[in-house]
Amino acid sequence: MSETYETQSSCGDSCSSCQATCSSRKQEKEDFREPLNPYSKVKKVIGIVSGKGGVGKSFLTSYLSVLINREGYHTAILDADITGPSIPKAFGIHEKAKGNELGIFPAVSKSGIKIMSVNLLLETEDTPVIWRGPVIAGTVKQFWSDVLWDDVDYMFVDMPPGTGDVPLTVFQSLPVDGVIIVTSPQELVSMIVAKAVNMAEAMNVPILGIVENYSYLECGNCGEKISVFGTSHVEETAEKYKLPVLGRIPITPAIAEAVDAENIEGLNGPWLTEAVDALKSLLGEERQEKEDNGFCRIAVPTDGNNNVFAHFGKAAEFTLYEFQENELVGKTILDSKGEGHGATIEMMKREKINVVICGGIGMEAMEGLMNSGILVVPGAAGDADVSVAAYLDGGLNESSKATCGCQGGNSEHNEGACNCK
Ligand SMILES: Nc1ncnc2c1ncn2[C@@H]1O[C@H](COP(=O)(O)OP(=O)(O)OP(=O)(O)O)[C@@H](O)[C@H]1O
Repeated sequence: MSETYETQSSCGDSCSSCQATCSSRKQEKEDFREPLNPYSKVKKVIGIVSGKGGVGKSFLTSYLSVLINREGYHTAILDADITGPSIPKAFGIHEKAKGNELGIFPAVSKSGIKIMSVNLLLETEDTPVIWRGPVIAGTVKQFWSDVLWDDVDYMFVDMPPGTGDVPLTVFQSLPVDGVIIVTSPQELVSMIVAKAVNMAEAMNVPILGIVENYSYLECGNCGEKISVFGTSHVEETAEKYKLPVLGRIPITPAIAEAVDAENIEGLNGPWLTEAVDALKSLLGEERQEKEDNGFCRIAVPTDGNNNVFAHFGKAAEFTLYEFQENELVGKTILDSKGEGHGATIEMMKREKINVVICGGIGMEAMEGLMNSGILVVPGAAGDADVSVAAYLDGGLNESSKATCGCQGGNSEHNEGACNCK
């Protein structure tokens, strides 16, 4: 793909066929973007950048992903900080990436965040990456093109630090929808933010705002805020570039502890609400549009052969049907691992399911789903496609009867609360 832009044009639109190099020629601006893997769909790509290293960019990338994932969006992290990959460890991921002839599978965190990092490809995590710029940039491009990301609402890219050749190539290779600049409260901040702003502007990428990390230290006894790195200049800097401040993160042991314990998904801090709102608004309109267009997601526990599996909480897979205005627009398999109804309900919430059509289901699971706003239609059996079609035709109703054939009172259906006949 290529885009044209004009420099002092005076000869109309005839440059595409003309070979002359006159000064009024419309120039071809090269597009260096890599194609996304054909089996992937990524809606928004958010770059987390810093004018210099050591400001907690990787932490911000990880934690923002956790917060957006908690909002129910499909979230992924592309760790483009190839020489300092610290994202997998914060999530407790130590496995090696696997793949097939279609591409490489990302690792999946406990809460469902998809992650690709060079650490998943190295023989050991302490192997140093001593590659030159072009190899590093090539690796990032492969993370975009060769990884089977599947369906992602927000992909966060932990950009290489600084404003040199490597971050520049990464910017050129990926369709970045917006960047968040992370900084710390030193005197230098204005100059460092200026570099990041200039780079984003040169790349024509919108800047969503600035987050200040290591903003202050809060005294555990009296609550006083101590400015460890001197007075913050973030407000003035933000004002200068007409950017919003999207959060100020204190120095707190809770962060270091969560990262060291490889449990960033367990961290709870109130520091980034503005950043989350700014990110949500990027997809807000699209999501609203979908709801207005009668978008509906139906999940059915299946047995691997497209038949309804009899026990909701024990199903190893669910078939997800996506409808728009009663038209089937997608059918995929969700891996639920049969880990019990608690984990399955969490998955249904994460996948934003509107209706569950199933065979047998316990009362507790039924209540859990209904309390999450998910309609439950038990009593289905046989071919899943037929059950879904019957439901849409009004032939399968919300019912208290189910036909899983179990006798009730087993471990899945607590104390006889089972709805099964
Ligand atoms: N606000 C904070 N309070 C306490 N610890 C923090 C804070 N921010 C980051 N840390 C910790 O500092 C360490 C380094 O953070 P991180 O890996 O994000 O940044 P970095 O490698 O120094 O910088 P960059 O990613 O910009 O190169 C991590 O262990 C992280 O948990």
